[in-house]
Amino acid sequence: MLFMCHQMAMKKEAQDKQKAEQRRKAQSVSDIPIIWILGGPGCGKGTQCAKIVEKYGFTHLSSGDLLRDEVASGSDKGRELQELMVSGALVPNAEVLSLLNAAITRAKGASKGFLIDGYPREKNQGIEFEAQIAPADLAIYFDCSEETMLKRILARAAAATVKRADDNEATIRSRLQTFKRNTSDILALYEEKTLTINAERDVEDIFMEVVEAIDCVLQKKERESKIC
Ligand SMILES: Nc1ncnc2c1ncn2[C@@H]1O[C@H](COP(=O)(O)OP(=O)(O)O)[C@@H](O)[C@H]1O
Repeated sequence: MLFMCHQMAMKKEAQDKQKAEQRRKAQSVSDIPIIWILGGPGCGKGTQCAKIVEKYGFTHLSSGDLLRDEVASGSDKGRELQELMVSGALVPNAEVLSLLNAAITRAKGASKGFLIDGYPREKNQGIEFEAQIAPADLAIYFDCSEETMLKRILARAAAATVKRADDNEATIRSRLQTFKRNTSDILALYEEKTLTINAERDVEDIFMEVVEAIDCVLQKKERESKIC
């Protein structure tokens, strides 16, 4: 008798697990907010992302961090990526998008929203993301002068205990060039859903604008879920 009860309990547990997994798979990524975080190196994206995660519990995915993890894994692909990253160039989108896609798929069942930090870095990245994953609800662009970005990033590099391979002046200048070359196209294509924020102000003042925009997205999502 005891054995049968135990078997039934095990079967129920397995069924519950299977149902939860089915629910997780059925949840579409577009049901939760997707926010792109745009801005050059040193514009303060990292600081604002940390504050957003703290307030909203969103999943923060930084394309740069995902790429650095791949490099740290020591794979052959990682070595190829490292070469491009050290030169300040962009790595092929197929690599970045597949890392992002895998991370989103892993997290989506339990996620309240996604902050996609450092992506898109060129127009086509945005187009491919929306075609393969889901439309972004909002893009926040942290606008900062090149001079300020360079100053901030050199100061950060000088203070860091663990040095990034691409935090030397030559690579930083090249990263800034890459950024400058591509950003106006992204901003033009996604003008309607982009909020541009002056990022050369106090962290809390910037965050107030960020919160206003995210609250708006959350309200819109809530309304859409009621209609569906
Ligand atoms: N979306 C992306 N597409 C292509 N390459 C990327 C992308 N995101 C990051 N990278 C690569 O990783 C490097 C570091 O990115 P990141 O950590 O975001 O630094 P930063 O914004 O400070 O330049 C970039 O210079 C680039 O080589």
